[in-house]
Amino acid sequence: MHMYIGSIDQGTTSSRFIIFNKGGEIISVGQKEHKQIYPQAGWVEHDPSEIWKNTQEVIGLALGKANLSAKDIAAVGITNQRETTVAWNKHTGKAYYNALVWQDTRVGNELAELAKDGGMDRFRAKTGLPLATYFSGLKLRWLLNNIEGLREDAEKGDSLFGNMDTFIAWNLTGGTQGGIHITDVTNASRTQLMDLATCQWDDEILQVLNIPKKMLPEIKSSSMVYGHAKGVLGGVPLAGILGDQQAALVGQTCFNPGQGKNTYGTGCFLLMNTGLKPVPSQHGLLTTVAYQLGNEPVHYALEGSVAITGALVQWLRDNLGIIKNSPDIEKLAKLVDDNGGCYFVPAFSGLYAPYWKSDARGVLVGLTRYINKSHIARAALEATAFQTWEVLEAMEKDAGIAISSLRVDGGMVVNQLLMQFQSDILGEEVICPKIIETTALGAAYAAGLAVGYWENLDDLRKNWAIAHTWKPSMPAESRDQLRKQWKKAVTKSFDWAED
Ligand SMILES: Nc1ncnc2c1ncn2[C@@H]1O[C@H](COP(=O)(O)OP(=O)(O)O)[C@@H](O)[C@H]1O
Ligand SMILES: O=P(O)(O)OC[C@H](O)CO
Repeated sequence: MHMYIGSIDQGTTSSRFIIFNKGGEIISVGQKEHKQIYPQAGWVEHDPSEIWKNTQEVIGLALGKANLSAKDIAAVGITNQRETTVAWNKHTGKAYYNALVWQDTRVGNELAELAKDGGMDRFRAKTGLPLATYFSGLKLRWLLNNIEGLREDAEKGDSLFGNMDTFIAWNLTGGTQGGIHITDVTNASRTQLMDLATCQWDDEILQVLNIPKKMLPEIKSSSMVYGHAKGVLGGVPLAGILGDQQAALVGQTCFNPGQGKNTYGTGCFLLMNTGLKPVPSQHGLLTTVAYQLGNEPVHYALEGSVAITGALVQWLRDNLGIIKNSPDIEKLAKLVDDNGGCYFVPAFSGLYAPYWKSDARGVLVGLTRYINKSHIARAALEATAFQTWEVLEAMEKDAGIAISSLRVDGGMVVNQLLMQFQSDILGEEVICPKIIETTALGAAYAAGLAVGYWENLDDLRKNWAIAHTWKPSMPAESRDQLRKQWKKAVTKSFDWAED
């Protein structure tokens, strides 16, 4: 009998269940999108019950397609959109409110108040993160302060907090019937409530934010047997949990310090393994946990997070209707040879790395009567590449090394125009592996290592192979001019949102 590893990938736009074999190849996929809820400008929510329903559906779908059942699955891993925050009642399993998505900016007004004592880097030494709307701690504080009954229940120990990994793990292992309340150290590092050095919840920050410790999950390694699934995966060990960007780092087998990857999805996230010590950033990056495998020491990473990349393609599709499907953007952009002088800075959720400006908002600059929708499509794709260049530059300065090539993955890397432009604007090679579902693969690796399906990291390294390399071909002069104009365009997005 062949055994496989299952991976639940709970992303910003969809939930997937992917089944892998020992070679890291995909055997079967189930996928379903969920609703994006925008109650007002800057607010982004998901319905947690819809996500759990979809998760169960996609598990059944992938198993059914391959004619497999729980007994064929050696272990299951979870990977997830990070920071997205949900609070639910442990007796009923019902959420008190929708999940607040990582891109949600509703806590923007609270940053200045918190920064009065210690500035925007008030919690950075301990957590590796600046004050921003992005992380879970402030989102949870908003829920506790605004949703009736939640704080009282939290103080009684009746309500539970989690990111999507915790919510899925609790439901998968039985929910109200004995579900386990856990998170892994990578997800915990994104709450701004965890001390990076001890990998424990930080009492001082909890006190400042007035968050009851009782509602927080237990922090665990990223790869170990946490418990067993109930339902359609009944009896399968839940053995790996990783935030999705850290999972991609593992899926790309970046186990050596200095190795990194960039994942192009809703946003873009460039992570570089920095080894066993957290490296503080001087250039607007985040210090975060990369992974912990079993009882081995925690590995750390530097991260450049960009909030809006693929989401801008979705916006052109859903809000402007200038394309019908996301892949159509490439055809539209190819109708012109260049951006015609037009630059699109998609600061829809403020600007993340390396700027961390919550009050920035999106701008489209350089418009003339010459500009048409193809130029705008091109500018939208170029924005992804420019933003990546800026975080890569910051990464090189922080890490003190020159990066000679970039490993890439995620939904946008099928876009040839984007990848060639990326290579041109970086002046470096861009390398895509055969399996671009590296996020799900990383969680599968974590789960498979915990149950001995894969023995060691060399087993995983053997699975990594190059599918495509893009080489830079743009003259340096053109590159410099484009970079200069982009930097100027970015400044036009600053200081726009008002309280
Ligand atoms: N051919 C394409 N060109 C550009 N963007 C694309 C293309 N195909 C998908 N996308 C974008 O990629 C994103 C989906 O990638 P995925 O890795 O599944 O994202 P996530 O994990 O964030 O949900 C969407 O934002 C979509 O608009
Ligand atoms: O779901 P993705 O791939 O958009 O990833 C979201 C990130 O984890 C947010 O930090």
